[in-house]
Amino acid sequence: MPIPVTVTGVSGRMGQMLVKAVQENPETELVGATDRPGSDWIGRDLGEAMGAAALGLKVEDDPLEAFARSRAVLDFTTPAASVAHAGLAAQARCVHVIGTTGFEAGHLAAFAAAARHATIVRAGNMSLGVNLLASLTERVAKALGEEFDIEVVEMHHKHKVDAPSGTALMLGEAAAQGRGVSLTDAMVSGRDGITGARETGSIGFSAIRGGDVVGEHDVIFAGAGERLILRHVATDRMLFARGAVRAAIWGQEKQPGEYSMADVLGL
Ligand SMILES: NC(=O)C1=CN([C@@H]2O[C@H](COP(=O)(O)OP(=O)(O)OC[C@H]3O[C@@H](n4cnc5c(N)ncnc54)[C@H](OP(=O)(O)O)[C@@H]3O)[C@@H](O)[C@H]2O)C=CC1
Ligand SMILES: O=C(O)C1=N[C@H](C(=O)O)C[C@H](O)C1
Repeated sequence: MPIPVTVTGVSGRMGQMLVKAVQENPETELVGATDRPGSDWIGRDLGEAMGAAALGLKVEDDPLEAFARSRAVLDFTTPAASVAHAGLAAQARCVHVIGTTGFEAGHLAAFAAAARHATIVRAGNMSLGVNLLASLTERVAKALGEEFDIEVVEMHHKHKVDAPSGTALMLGEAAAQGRGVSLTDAMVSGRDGITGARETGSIGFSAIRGGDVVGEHDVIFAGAGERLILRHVATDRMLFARGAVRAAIWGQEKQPGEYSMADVLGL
């Protein structure tokens, strides 16, 4: 029997990819599609709203109703919506796969509370390549030490609302881990004006926005006389959507707790 899945935020860039990824996977079945209350997609047939053939599935604005008939929820929406969904997914005993980024400490505390009763898989990037890049970053940061300055540079499409990207933060965390420091202490982002010289040991972040770039990340290790650059380039959002479906299937047999994509991929 395929796993019944709800996709939240179906009108979004990722929402529409997630719908396709659930439909193409024989182990999953789309049983729920939600969007923001007030969205003009509410009440419409999902297939028609996406500009394709009717699917016989209406877009809803009551997530609990959709979650109640599901065993997994794929959620790439907004921080506030994902926090609200976490409580409801726990209530409905669904595996909650969260791809949303831009969280603050309060949001993360809400996920930790929900994960006492529910299985949550959360990652700022659901691709195999980026998760491998994070583990390489940790290794290189450990090997090179503080005489190499670490800078994370990312570029995304012009509609992205948060910076640094969730992926950049993952990579920064990996670098900090490799160095045995806390990212909160080492992080420097958004340099402007008379900033003073670069502080040894800091981990810098730069965000570029423009056009339709899906997602590009460089981790630069800049030393004296040499630079090592680790790069990931995403060219298709289906990459993230397929990763999320994989996480939903993987999570079915797991105890309540908060897991990452590295857990899913066994990295
Ligand atoms: N982890 C990963 O691998 C990836 C993560 N992301 C992240 O996913 C998130 C979404 O990205 P993207 O698809 O580009 O953004 P979009 O703005 O295109 O999509 C977000 C969708 O969520 C909807 N939404 C807002 N509030 C609610 C609500 N309360 N209930 C249901 N739906 C709601 C929005 O509706 P409306 O527009 O009407 O407000 C919109 O359709 C971002 O945080 C992004 O960084 C993106 C790609 C990969
Ligand atoms: O908003 C996006 O588009 C993306 N967001 C994620 C992030 O913040 O890192 C993942 C991917 O890079 C695309």
